[in-house]
Amino acid sequence: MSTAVILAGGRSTRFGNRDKAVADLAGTPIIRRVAESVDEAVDAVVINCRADQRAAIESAMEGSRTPIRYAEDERPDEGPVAGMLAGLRAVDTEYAFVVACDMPFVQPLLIEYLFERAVGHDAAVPRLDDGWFQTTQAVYRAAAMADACQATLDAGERKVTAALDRIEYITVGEAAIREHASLRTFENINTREELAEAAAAFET
Ligand SMILES: Nc1nc2c(ncn2[C@@H]2O[C@H](COP(=O)(O)OP(=O)(O)OP(=O)(O)O)[C@@H](O)[C@H]2O)c(=O)[nH]1
Repeated sequence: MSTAVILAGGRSTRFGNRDKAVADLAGTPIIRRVAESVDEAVDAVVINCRADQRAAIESAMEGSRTPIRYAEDERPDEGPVAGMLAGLRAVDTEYAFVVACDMPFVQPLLIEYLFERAVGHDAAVPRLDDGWFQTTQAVYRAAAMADACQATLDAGERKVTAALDRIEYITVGEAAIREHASLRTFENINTREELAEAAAAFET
């Protein structure tokens, strides 16, 4: 049994005055696209958001075949580590796939592969040839990573990589990733221009 946690508690500042999680991407809210993709690879989906986002996200998910649980931030605006903490504490499976709400190209085959690779470790984290850790598209042992996120916040740190330093994880390299997904899986939408480009990809 496995869970996906979708992080949606950010302020979308580069996106303008609207929450990108519920923005329309070729006829479907972005977060709904993410939920419906991850749903193919997991048994349960948890959405982390602020209390004030909840109604709009619930409305974006209305009628979806994916049953959703919500994990609201205890305190808003504490960063992605706090979002992971709230989301992972709501997980009742050993492992969880964590993904940002703005990654609509996320690919289920990669998720399944990351779950396989994580067995026996606290996490399996993609790391591309550019050296970048893809922490918002990775599988974590939920309790271990939640504890690490708490310790990170307690230490006054905000980077997800600071939480990684507190667990035992493996990295999954670009060649292995390419066997299961195109690198587009990691593309995220920060601006209206990026939304328009992504919409063109979904419409073709
Ligand atoms: N719970 C929570 N999640 C956050 C917070 N900040 C960012 N996130 C999430 O972390 C992920 C990566 O963040 P960004 O891509 O920078 O998104 P963002 O912060 O909404 O966008 P910008 O304001 O434009 O940077 C997204 O899924 C966000 O929803 C936060 O303060 N709390």
